[in-house]
Amino acid sequence: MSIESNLLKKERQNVTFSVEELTNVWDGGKEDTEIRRKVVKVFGDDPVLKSPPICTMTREERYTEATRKCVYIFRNMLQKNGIYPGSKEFEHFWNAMPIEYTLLIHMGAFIPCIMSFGSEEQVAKWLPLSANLNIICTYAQTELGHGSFLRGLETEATFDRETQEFVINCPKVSSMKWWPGDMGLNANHALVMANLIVGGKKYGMHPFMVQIRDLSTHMPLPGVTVGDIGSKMGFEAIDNGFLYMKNVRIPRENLLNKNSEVKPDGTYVKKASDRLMYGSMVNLRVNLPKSQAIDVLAKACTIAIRYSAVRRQGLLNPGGAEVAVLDYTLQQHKLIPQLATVYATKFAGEGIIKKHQAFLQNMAKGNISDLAEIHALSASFKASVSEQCTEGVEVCRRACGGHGYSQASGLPHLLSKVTPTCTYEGENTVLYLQTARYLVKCAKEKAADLPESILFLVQPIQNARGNITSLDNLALYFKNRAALCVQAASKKVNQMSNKGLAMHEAWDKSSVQLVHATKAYVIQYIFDAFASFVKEVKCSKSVKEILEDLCCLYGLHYINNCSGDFLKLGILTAHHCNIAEEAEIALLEKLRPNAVGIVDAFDFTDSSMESCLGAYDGNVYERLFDMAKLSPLNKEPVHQASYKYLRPYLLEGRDILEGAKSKL
Ligand SMILES: CCCCCCCCCCCCCC(=O)SCCNC(=O)CCNC(=O)[C@H](O)C(C)(C)COP(=O)(O)OP(=O)(O)OC[C@H]1O[C@@H](n2cnc3c(N)ncnc32)[C@H](O)[C@@H]1OP(=O)(O)O
Ligand SMILES: Cc1cc2nc3c(=O)[nH]c(=O)nc-3n(C[C@H](O)[C@H](O)[C@H](O)COP(=O)(O)OP(=O)(O)OC[C@H]3O[C@@H](n4cnc5c(N)ncnc54)[C@H](O)[C@@H]3O)c2cc1C
Repeated sequence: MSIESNLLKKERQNVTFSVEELTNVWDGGKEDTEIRRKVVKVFGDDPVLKSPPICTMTREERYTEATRKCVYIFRNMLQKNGIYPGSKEFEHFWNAMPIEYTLLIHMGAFIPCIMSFGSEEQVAKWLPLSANLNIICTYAQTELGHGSFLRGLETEATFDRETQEFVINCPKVSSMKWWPGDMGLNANHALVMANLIVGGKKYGMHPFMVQIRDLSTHMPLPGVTVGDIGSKMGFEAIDNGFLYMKNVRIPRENLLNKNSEVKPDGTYVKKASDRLMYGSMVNLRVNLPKSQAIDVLAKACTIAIRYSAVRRQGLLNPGGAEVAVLDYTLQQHKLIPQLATVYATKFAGEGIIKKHQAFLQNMAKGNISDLAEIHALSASFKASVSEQCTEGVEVCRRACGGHGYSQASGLPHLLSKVTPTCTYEGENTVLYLQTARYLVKCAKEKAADLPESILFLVQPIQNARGNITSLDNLALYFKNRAALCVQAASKKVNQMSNKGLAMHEAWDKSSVQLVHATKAYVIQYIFDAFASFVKEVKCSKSVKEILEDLCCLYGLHYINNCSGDFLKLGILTAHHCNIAEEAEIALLEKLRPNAVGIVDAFDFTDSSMESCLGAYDGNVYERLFDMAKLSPLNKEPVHQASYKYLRPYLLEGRDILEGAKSKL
C-alpha cells in the first residue's frame, strides 16, 4: 500500500460518526441508498458502458462514445432494470450516468415539454416515439441574436389557411436557432419556439413540432440548414447546434395545442394563461441544480478533500514532519465551507422540488395561483446555486495546486460542466431580476395576501437573543438582511420614479441594489430550509452534530464574507463580526478530522469522477503517472512534429556540442 493510501486509511479511522448513516441521510433514507447503489451497480458492471478516459479522447470520439452509450442506456437498460420516470430508481438515475452523455435535451427537456404543451392526442403521438428514440427531438428556443429576451425571438410560424400548414422561417441570420443540445447531429425533430402569425396578426411565442431531417437518410430536409456549432469551453460530447429554416412547412396539428390552438378557419383560441408557456423553464430550473451543479460541487469537494489529506507539503512545526495540506487552517477555510454549500443547497432544493410538485398538482386542477411564487423562487434558486457551485468548484480546483489544472484531476471537466449552469435555462442576472420584480411587488402587499415563504418581508424586524451563532439567530440575521435589502431597493425604485424617471429607467438605475436584495432573499431561503431540515431530521447524535456544524458554518462563512452588509444595515456590530469570525475558524478545526468521512458519505464511485486525485484509495501519484502514459501524445517515443520541425536545429546542436567535445 502506498504512503498516500495509508494516509487516507488513517483519516478514515479518525472519523467520529457513521459514514453509512450520513450517506442514508444524504440519499433520503436507508432504502434510497440501497436503490441508488443498485442502479449505480447495474450501470457500473455493464461492460458496454466502459470507455477510455475522456481526457485521452478527441471531441469526435467523446461525442461518438457518449451517443453510443446513451442509446444503449435509453433503449436497453432502463426498461430492463425497472428504471421508469416516476420510480425511485429513476430519481437516482443521474448518479449512475456515464461521465459524459448526449440526448440530455431530448430526454430531460423535450419529453417534459411535450407533456406540458401537448394535447392528449399529441402526447399519445409523440411521447412513445421519443421515449423509444424513434425520433430525437431538441428544444430549440435560443437564437443567434436572442436568448434572454424571449419577446425578441425572430423565428416565425405563419399560418397558411389554404394548405392548413404553418410556414416556418428564420428571416435573418440572427434568427437562426443556436445552442440547442442534441440538435447539431442527432436530432431529426425540433420543438421550435416561434412567433405565431395568423392573418397578419402576431400572437407571440408558441411551440411547434418541426421535422428537420429525413427519417431514413437522416439528411436535412429541404429548407433546413443544420449542424454543430463547434467546440465549446466544455460539453464537448454534446452536439449543441444551429438550425436555419427557410419556408419549412408543417401541418397545422404540429402546433402543440394544450394551451392555445389555431382552428382550420384561422381562429386563434387561447385555452390557458400565457405564463404557462414558460412552464418548461420553471420545471428545469427546479430540477437541474441537483444533478448539474450540486452533485458537481460534491464531486469537486470529494476530489479536493481526499487529495488535500494525502498531499504533504511544508511544515507546521519547525523541525517536524511535512503535513497534509488539509491541516493548514487556510486550506480548511477554502474547502470545508464548500461542503457546507453542498449540503445547504441540496436540502433547500428538495423543498423547492416538493413545492413545485404541489404546484403541478394544483395546476392539473386548474389552479395556478402559486405560479408567481414558484417562478420567483426557482429563478433565484437556480441562479444562486449555479453561482455558488461554480465558484466552489473553482476554489476546489485551485486548492489542488498544479495538479488541479491537469485534466487527469477531473476538476477542469467538472468546472466546465458547472459553469454554463450560470447561463443556460436563464442567464443568472436576468433571473435575479425576475425574482426582484416579484419581491418589489410583495413588499407593497399586506401580510394576509402573501405566501408564507415571503411573509418576513413585511413583518417587523426581530432582534436576536443569546448565542449569536445559534442556528435560530443566524436564520434571523439572514431574514432581517433580506427584508431590509428588499425594502431599500424598492424604496430606491420608488424614489427615482417619484423624481420623474420612467419606471423602466428607475428600475435599471436600481438594478444593482435589486439583484443584491434578491441574492439576500435567496440565501435566507436556503439557510432557513437547511436549518429546518437539520432540526427535523431523525438520526444519531453524532450525525446530527455534523449537520448542525455544517449548517452553522454555511451561515457564518457567508456572513464573514459580506460582513459589511450586516454592519451597514445595523444587524451586527463589529463585536458580533469578530465573534462570527472566530466561531468559523473554531468550526473548521472541529470539522477537519471528519472531512474525509463527510465526502466519503457522498458515496461516489471512482468511475463517476474519473479523477487521479480523488479516487477512494488515495493513490494519487501512481494514478497520475499511469494516466500520463495514456496520453495520445506519448504513443510514439518520438513525436512526428518534434522530428519534422526541431530535428534540423537539434542536429546543429549535436554538431556544436560534439565539436566542442572533440576540441577538449
Ligand atoms: C431531472 C432533470 C434534469 C435535467 C437536466 C437537464 C440539463 C439541461 C442542460 C442544458 C439545458 C439548457 C436549456 C436551455 O437553456 S433552454 C433556453 C432557456 N432560456 C431561458 O431560460 C430564457 C430566459 N428568459 C426568460 O425566461 C424570459 O424571457 C424572461 C422571464 C426573462 C422575460 O420574459 P418577458 O420579457 O416575456 O417577460 P416579462 O419580464 O415581461 O414578464 C412577464 C410576466 O411573466 C412572468 N414570468 C416570466 N417568466 C416566467 C416563468 N418562467 N414562469 C412564470 N411566470 C413567468 C413575469 O414574472 C411577469 O409577470 P408579472 O410581473 O407581469 O406578473
Ligand atoms: C451549454 C449550453 C447549453 C444550452 N442549451 C440550450 C438548449 O438546449 N436550448 C436552447 O434554446 N438554448 C440553449 N442554450 C442557450 C441559453 O439558454 C442562453 O444562452 C441563455 O438563456 C442566455 O441567453 P443569451 O445567450 O442571449 O445571453 P444574453 O442575454 O445575451 O447575456 C449577455 C449579457 O447581457 C446581460 N443581460 C441580458 N439581459 C439583461 C437585462 N435585462 N438586464 C441586465 N443585464 C442583461 C446578461 O446578464 C449577460 O451578462 C444553451 C446555452 C449553453 C451555454
